[in-house]
Amino acid sequence: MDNENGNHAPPGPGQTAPVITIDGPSGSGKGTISRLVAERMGWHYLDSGALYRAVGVAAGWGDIDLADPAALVRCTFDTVVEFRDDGGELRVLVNGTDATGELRTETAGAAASAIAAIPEVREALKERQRAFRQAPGLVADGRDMGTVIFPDARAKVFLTASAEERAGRRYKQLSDKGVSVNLSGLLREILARDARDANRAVAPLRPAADAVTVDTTGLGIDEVVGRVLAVVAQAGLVPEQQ
Ligand SMILES: Nc1ncnc2c1ncn2[C@@H]1O[C@H](COP(=O)(O)OP(=O)(O)OP(=O)(O)O)[C@@H](O)[C@H]1O
Ligand SMILES: Nc1ccn([C@H]2C[C@H](O)[C@@H](COP(=O)(O)O)O2)c(=O)n1
Repeated sequence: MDNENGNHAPPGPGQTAPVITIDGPSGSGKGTISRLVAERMGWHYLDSGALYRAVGVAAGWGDIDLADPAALVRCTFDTVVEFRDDGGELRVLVNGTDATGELRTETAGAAASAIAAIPEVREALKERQRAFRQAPGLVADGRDMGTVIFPDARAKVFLTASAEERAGRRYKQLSDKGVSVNLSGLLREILARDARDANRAVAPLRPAADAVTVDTTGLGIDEVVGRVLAVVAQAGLVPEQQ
């Protein structure tokens, strides 16, 4: 199978299991929507951003300079990431330590975004991501799921929303957790992350040529799930729970 980077990947175990990819910028709702779609399908779920965030967190723990690509590549190979289902809640262990909360911080997101621009880091994480492709199927969320990691996915969605709406969602998410935040600061962070993710040389954030773009500005979560499930149905995939 040739992907958009021109690499030739031989078929591996589980590679025939169907995949739905949900890519998009920060705060577009990829994680929320992917989890709900995976639940409806009765399929596995991959939060690919968590892998990049885990490397960012491990680099922080090891005092590794984000401007030292060689050390970051070594850190990527050395970092063990485990996903655990804790009564329906996904927990992420980094080198054996539960880092679920730390992974969701803006510091971890910004570190992940910087690290994700290093081609060798992306290469090192490729097979780890593809290993999630198991029967009965996989819903994968990220930036390059439809373009690079699973170019043969059965259904591809690109979720988007205005930067202002995404900043507003993040504001609410953090305020609900009791974190004191500033809306204009969040908007600046979102715009900076969009620019870094979309302008990097390798696997930039962009819709796959065969992706359906869903603009979620002004849409509620249930409405977005409905639209994504319509794309999934159009691809001939049937949810487990109707
Ligand atoms: N359509 C929607 N309407 C309102 N709020 C939404 C919608 N989709 C997601 N949210 C909320 O927005 C916040 C961010 O969503 P989520 O974490 O799923 O985004 P994301 O794209 O995965 O972000 P990131 O890439 O930074 O991890 C969450 O609090 C979520 O509940
Ligand atoms: N497939 C992916 C997933 C994530 N990244 C990078 C870029 C993001 O800014 C950062 C954090 O991701 P998030 O948890 O916000 O989805 O990780 C990427 O380059 N490719």
